[in-house]
Amino acid sequence: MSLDLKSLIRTIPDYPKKGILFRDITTLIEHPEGFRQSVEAIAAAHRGIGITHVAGIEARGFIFGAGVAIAMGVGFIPIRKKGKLPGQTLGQNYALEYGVDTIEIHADVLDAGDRVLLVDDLIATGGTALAAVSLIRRTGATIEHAGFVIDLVDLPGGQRLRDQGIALTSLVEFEGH
Ligand SMILES: O=P(O)(O)OC[C@H]1O[C@H](OP(=O)(O)OP(=O)(O)O)[C@H](O)[C@@H]1O
Ligand SMILES: Nc1ncnc2[nH]cnc12
Repeated sequence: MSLDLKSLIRTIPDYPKKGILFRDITTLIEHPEGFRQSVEAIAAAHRGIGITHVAGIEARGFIFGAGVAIAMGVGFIPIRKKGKLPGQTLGQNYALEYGVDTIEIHADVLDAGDRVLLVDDLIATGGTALAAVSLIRRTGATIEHAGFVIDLVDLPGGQRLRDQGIALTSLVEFEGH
């Protein structure tokens, strides 16, 4: 039976800053069937379209992205915060809903001909996902699809991704920031 995934996500007001409604997925992943259904729903939406790799964004994107990669039978590529990957990297700065950061990908991990699905827990301003799309494209691979558990629909991330030619799948929508 299909669960109400939204009801498994906890909202914590004023974290990490006053005015932010933090959508906490720890309560979703603690629920075995909620976690399984989240991963399977993202995988199911992307079967049969030639995806060769799933890329997940540190840290919460690793939780869902690794599961989606296993469910789809493809490899997993970590996109990590600056300074964590041991090989030669490509890097991209980006603005968060609450801060600034840099993400990196291994420079030699993908080739032209690879078709990547980007997975993260949540899209808000889209800064993180757009930086990840830019990194993936700089490797020479193709990215046309992204899957999120949560879309904060009052923020512009979803539209910014679509403007980049990315088809977006999200499982739960929240209004408000
Ligand atoms: O659409 P945006 O405005 O860019 O925000 C979404 C990003 O913010 C959160 O990650 P965060 O950087 O807080 O890191 P974490 O996963 O390590 O907690 C979330 O997991 C997304 O990656
Ligand atoms: N409101 C929010 N809740 C949880 N994670 C986030 N990442 C960016 N905005 C967020």
